[in-house]
Amino acid sequence: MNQTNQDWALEQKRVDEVVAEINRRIALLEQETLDTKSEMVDIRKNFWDDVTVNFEDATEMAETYASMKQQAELLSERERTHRQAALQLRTLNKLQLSPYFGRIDYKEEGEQAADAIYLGIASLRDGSDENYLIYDWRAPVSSLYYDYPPGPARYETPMGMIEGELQLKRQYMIRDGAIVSLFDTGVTIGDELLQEVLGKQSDAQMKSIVATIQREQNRIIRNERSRLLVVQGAAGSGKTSAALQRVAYLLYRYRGTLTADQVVLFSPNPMFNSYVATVLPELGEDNMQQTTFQDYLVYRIGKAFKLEGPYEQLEYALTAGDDPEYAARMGGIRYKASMSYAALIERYLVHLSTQGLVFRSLVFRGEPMVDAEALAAYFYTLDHAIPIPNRLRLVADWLLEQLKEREQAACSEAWVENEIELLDKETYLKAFQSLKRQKGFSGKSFDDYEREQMLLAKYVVKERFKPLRSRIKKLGFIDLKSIYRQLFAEPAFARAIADESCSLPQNWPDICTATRGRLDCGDMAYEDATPFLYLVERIRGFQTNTSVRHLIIDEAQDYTAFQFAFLKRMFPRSKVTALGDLNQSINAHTSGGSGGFAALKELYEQEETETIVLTRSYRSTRQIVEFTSRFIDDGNAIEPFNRDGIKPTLTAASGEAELHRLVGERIEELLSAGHGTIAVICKTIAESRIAYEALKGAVPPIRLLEQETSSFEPGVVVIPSYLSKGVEFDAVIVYDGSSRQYSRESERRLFYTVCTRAMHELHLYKAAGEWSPFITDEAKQLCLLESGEAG
Ligand SMILES: Nc1ncnc2c1ncn2[C@@H]1O[C@H](COP(=O)(O)OP(=O)(O)OP(=O)(O)O)[C@@H](O)[C@H]1O
Repeated sequence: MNQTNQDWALEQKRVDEVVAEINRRIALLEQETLDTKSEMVDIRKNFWDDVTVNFEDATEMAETYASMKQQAELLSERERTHRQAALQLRTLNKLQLSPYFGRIDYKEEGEQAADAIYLGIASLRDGSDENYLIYDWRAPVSSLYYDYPPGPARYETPMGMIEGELQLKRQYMIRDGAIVSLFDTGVTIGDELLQEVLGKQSDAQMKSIVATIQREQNRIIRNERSRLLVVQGAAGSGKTSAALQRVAYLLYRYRGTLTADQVVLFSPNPMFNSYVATVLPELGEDNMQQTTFQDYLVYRIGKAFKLEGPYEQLEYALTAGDDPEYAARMGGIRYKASMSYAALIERYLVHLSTQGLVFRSLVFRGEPMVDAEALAAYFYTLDHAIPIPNRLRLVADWLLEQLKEREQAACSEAWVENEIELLDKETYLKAFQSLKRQKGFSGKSFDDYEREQMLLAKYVVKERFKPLRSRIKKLGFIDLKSIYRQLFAEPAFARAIADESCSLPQNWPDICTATRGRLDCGDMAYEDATPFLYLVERIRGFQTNTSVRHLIIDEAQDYTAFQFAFLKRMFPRSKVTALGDLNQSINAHTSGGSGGFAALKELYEQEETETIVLTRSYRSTRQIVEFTSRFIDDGNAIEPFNRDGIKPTLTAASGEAELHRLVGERIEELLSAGHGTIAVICKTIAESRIAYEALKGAVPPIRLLEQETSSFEPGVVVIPSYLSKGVEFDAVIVYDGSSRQYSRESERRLFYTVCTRAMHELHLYKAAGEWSPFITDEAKQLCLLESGEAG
């Protein structure tokens, strides 16, 4: 037996022993779970038998309450145990199939011999509970595995730095308890294993990359110091993967103080949310909160306006070039994304502090109780040094006092008597019973009748004033829509209040007209939504969320400077991890070349910020990365992971009919080659619908993915470019790669984003015209030209 075989046999023996221990634990836990379950059933069944129920007097009631509480606590304690056992069982069942994926032999300075440390998705101790059979990949010592080749190596623990020597670094692939492959490796974690993982067909769910985390990705995962961590990474460099591993790491590292609901992931769309939703559970962790920025906006202001979403805005930017208002709108989109606009709003707030807040009259039964002018007058009599939200609270208190007086007066008004007549029986009864509890009430005397009427009147008045009271408490007497609109009422107004930090754009008058037009129709453009909400919050008092500790912002290149500033203010105690790729900026506000992470970084001190750049691309084959990196300026910096595949193809059809035939045939070929996820990517939703209609008869199971699509499933799909952001497919078909669709500079990044979604195969088509100018002659050399000419 040679060395490797001998090692293999020894390693398999160890795997068998560990699996045996895991099985023993599983059996124990299963028994325990059964016992707890039957105890829970018993407690539920006998709940009332074990509770001494006696309501005779206060002491008895207190005892009854205490005994109920005790039973309930017992039950919830059992439920907790049961839940924890179920989680543990889930992890053990995973470990049983593949107990670990790596090993390091590490000799700590001052120790005689090296320790063998085995890494898996969770820790496991031996029967004596003294030795670790498996170390969790997130344990401090495990970082050695990701960070060092054999040789001197150090790692940080909460107690300080440990120095030593890494003597062996070994990788395993263990399936169903059997070692399938085993190799010793250097600094990068096994190209072999990565080849194997990356060469697989994708499915509808993102996978955890725990066994093959790369050194630079580990820096992202284990970063604890920065308040702001910015990750600029090439397409497919593992930004999202690293972010999710990072959450799992943080939940482990801060177990006991950090819970999954204190971490929020902002995703680009609901479909992406579903795509990444299984990674944490796969690692044995609860999922974090997942949302989209748009969902948040809808939640906050969706009731007041017809709110435009980012994709509708983008569709406009991509398709409405002929609209006479296009230039004004695009100028507005860019300006309203900027910190200059945030500065203008600050100036506006200064102005509002002394004049200009618009109020709404409070109306009761069709008549003004306090009119808007009186409200404004009262507000501005209050000390101007008091912040606006505090002054509004004072106005609310003042109004509530007035309401009280008005209520008292109303009790003897005629309409109240009429409404008493209309009260239902139950209300009468309630009033009667409440009076009966009062001294000297018999319900028979004339006086009693008066008291009853009075009580009912109070009841009626209170009910009728309820909505008004609640409106006052919610500060519903300020007219926020009009306040925002006022900023655009006259172009000269903003000029008058602006200072040098606000730099108004040249076409400000046009922006004003367009914004007013929309607002007057009850529409809120996407570019106005965050600024409007910011203004609202500043006026009413910021509703911050202090419980969230980590914000993960994926596809961060598509956020505006304004949105970042808003998020920072919203989540003041949260650390931020922002991941993005400037080459994939596709939102309308970045079309002028602005954007980037500079604005985000300006919000934080330099010493609390770290930036990590990822240049290695894992998703696509070398051939695809080499081709796509020609589209962008700094493409040379992207380093493909060396995985071979076929060259991208360029197919020029002679017209629409041939295009659809050829695309249909390609899909059939890809399906028979075993590709499970195939996307026909179009530029816009309109183009996607055309493609879908044309293909749905020819290609049997094909789906059209639209904005509302909330789950990502395998199969053949037609999808608009911007929705494909962040996800990946085994094969991508670009429906129209001609200059008709992708030629403006602003479309370069969109084209790049689309093409970089492909893992194994990329096929570009056109039915007419020239190829997109982004496919340079040099890039064409890297393709297979199909169906005759391709130029
Ligand atoms: N260390 C790794 N080991 C195994 N697979 C990896 C690793 N890093 C990345 N990948 C794989 O590469 C692909 C791309 O990763 P991911 O989607 O996280 O990249 P991204 O940088 O967010 O991409 P994009 O910006 O293009 O959306 C995924 O299939 C992921 O599983």
